[in-house]
Amino acid sequence: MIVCFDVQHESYLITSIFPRKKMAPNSLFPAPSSAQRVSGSGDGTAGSQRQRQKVVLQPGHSPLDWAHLNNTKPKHELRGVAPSAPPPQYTRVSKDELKQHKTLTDCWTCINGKVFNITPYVDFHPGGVDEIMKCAGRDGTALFNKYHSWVSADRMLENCFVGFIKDN
Ligand code: HEM
Repeated sequence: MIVCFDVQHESYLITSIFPRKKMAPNSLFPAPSSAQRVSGSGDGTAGSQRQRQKVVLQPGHSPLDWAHLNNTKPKHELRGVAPSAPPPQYTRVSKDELKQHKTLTDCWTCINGKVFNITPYVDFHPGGVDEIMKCAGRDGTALFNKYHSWVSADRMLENCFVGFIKDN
């Protein structure tokens, strides 16, 4: 590396003495083995990792639309409870009650001990309706973590929090 002081502009110029690596004209970018590729190989076949299952969401159902809905819709409506219902931290949900809510129009799931009303969210789910409905009316923690342990259900569904699951 060469460092020169440019008197005219009163700044330092940093020049690399290493020649820039030129890419062959027909080389692929990102490289076939790069993590920037959706599949692990460049030939369209599945790599060693599971291929991502992207679904086409209906117009108005992007993650930004979900954020907007959360900022505008009354919270009790997202929870699916009466405005006078006790706050979620005081509500306990039995496993039998959880099982009652397993349809597209009335759907609850439990993630890490917290029960969420996912009815308003299912159409916004980037992994698709069929996938998220696999956790309808039951504990979805294992499935949730299998597909995206990096996603925060607490944040995504914070206004849909119904209450804590009862131990028995
Ligand atoms: C119940 C609450 C759930 C929430 C809040 C949720 C949220 C999300 C979010 C935010 C993404 C996008 C992740 C990303 O692009 O990085 C996603 C993708 C996905 N979800 Fe879920 N999800 C839930 C449940 C489930 C369940 C139960 C399944 C499977 C049975 C599932 C399967 C998937 C799949 C396959 C994808 C696509 C993954 C990919 O892009 O590689 N999700 N979900």
